Amino acid sequence: MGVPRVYCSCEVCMEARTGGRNRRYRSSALLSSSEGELLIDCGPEWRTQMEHYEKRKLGHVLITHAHFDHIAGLPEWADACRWQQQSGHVYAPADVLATLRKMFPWLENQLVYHDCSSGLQWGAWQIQPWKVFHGKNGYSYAYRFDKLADNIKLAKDSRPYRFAYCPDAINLSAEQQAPLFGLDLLVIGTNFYKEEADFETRSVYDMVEALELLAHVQPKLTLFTHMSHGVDITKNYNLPAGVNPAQTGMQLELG
Ligand SMILES: Nc1ccn([C@@H]2O[C@H](COP(=O)(O)O)[C@@H](O)[C@H]2O)c(=O)n1
Repeated sequence: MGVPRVYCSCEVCMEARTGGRNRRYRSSALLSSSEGELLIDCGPEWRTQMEHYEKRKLGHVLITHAHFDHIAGLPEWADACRWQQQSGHVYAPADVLATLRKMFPWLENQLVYHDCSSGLQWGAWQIQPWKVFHGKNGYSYAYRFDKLADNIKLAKDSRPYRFAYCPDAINLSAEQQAPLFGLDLLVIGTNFYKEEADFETRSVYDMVEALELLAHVQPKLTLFTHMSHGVDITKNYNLPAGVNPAQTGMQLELG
């Protein structure tokens, strides 16, 4: 979630406006591999971030679900593709693509849609979507990324890298938790440290609930993303070792 929230003058939003440590964009990640770059979600800050990183081109975007904060950058990207006389490629399960068609009927002039319901191979990565409960907002998708074994012999007892990206979920069922086992890295959304609102009104884990999930699925490393003004990054939440809030622009070597 973006911080500061325009309507809000809470301490976290005011710190974001002045000090800036709590200034956050909508969640998104860029996966670089031998196949090229794959952006995961394309929210309203897409252009700001492209400018910030001095990137002029983008070819491929993977979408978790068709909510404003994950797709609002698509029309601007499509426009850039038009001026660069290239096609952009969008990967998402069929129902997400159908919603995009209704929301932005003109985008397929420039973007090619690929249904990845049954998975997608991206360079060394096998990518698999699965449906996750998104509380009052219905459902979203999360993605699991399994690095394919290459010719380099792995050290004894080691195995190829695995991570999952799950920005918008809450109260996952046992079946929905299954792909979260055995991960090297889990990127999971937590709007608040502790959200006091009624459960029926909520849509994303808070950190307290996510920590219970982590104790169960035990990823080696966890990054919290999708943090709204319910998280004050200047505070010490005493998170366990291997659990950290994500930061804008952070980079990780995956395997
Ligand atoms: N049907 C919906 C519901 C929400 N959004 C956007 O998702 C963001 C988070 O919403 P919450 O309801 O969880 O606070 C926010 O940007 C909403 O505008 C949406 O696009 N479609």
